[in-house]
Amino acid sequence: MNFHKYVAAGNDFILFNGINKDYGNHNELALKVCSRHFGIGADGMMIVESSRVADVKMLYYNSDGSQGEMCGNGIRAFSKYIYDYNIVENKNISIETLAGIKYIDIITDELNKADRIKVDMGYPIFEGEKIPININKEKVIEEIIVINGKDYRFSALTVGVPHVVIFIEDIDKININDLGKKIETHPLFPKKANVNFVKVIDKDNINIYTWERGAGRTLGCGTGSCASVVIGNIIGNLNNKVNVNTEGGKLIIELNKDYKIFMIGDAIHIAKGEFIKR
Ligand SMILES: N[C@@H](CCC[C@H](N)C(=O)O)C(=O)O
Repeated sequence: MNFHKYVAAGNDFILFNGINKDYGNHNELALKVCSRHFGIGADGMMIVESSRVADVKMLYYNSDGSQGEMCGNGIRAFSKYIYDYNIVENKNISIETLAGIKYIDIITDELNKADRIKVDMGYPIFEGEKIPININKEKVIEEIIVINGKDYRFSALTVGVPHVVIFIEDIDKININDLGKKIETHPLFPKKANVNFVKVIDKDNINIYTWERGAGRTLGCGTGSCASVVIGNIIGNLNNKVNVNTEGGKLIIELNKDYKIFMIGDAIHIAKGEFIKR
């Protein structure tokens, strides 16, 4: 099984070309290839399939084998892969995901011979029942969740996948793994949630620490960066164009007036090879 491995803002992914090829049970395959000790090792796996409504279809799986509707860092890696390997031949690409069709521009920087990938992420969804969260409100902004007897102020939304955003002053004062896991699996979230701990540097710059649904602690999250900038802008912490420092790389997130989101970042090809299925 020939694979390619890409990294995008700290998230690493295994990619397979599933056009005219059957990869069997995708959930089991993701669990195997993403294993850090018994597989190739990655945060997620993606399969390229053909689409009737877009140039191609992206299927995304977390390292625990669960399927995610969308992945922000993943879609940049996916776009770079299908462009690098001529699966699509133009720089403007449409990709079908389980969270709708996304539109991508590959922007080549002639000077540095590098590509940046701009993704039209569409609109965030705020309604409680669509996130989903068991709070019946039009917007879930600055609510309180109690973990280990302590109150945390959080906001929730979906950017294709469900996200919780918590602004924090001092990252060293919280246990990201413990809090992340407890919030991800909290009964408030029937489909679980990704968790973003955000430190505001100033209105144009933030640092994000990530806990992902289905993957645990990772070095970054594209949809999480989008979610954090949207919430930061709504509550007045952030401007509408923000430099996001994840632990694994940098992204630019830009919002237009009605909160349509654009994400710009890179994706790097780091390996290719053959996975031996057992
Ligand atoms: N790392 C991703 C999000 C991947 C999906 C997520 N873990 C989920 O299942 O909700 C990103 O960059 O957006």
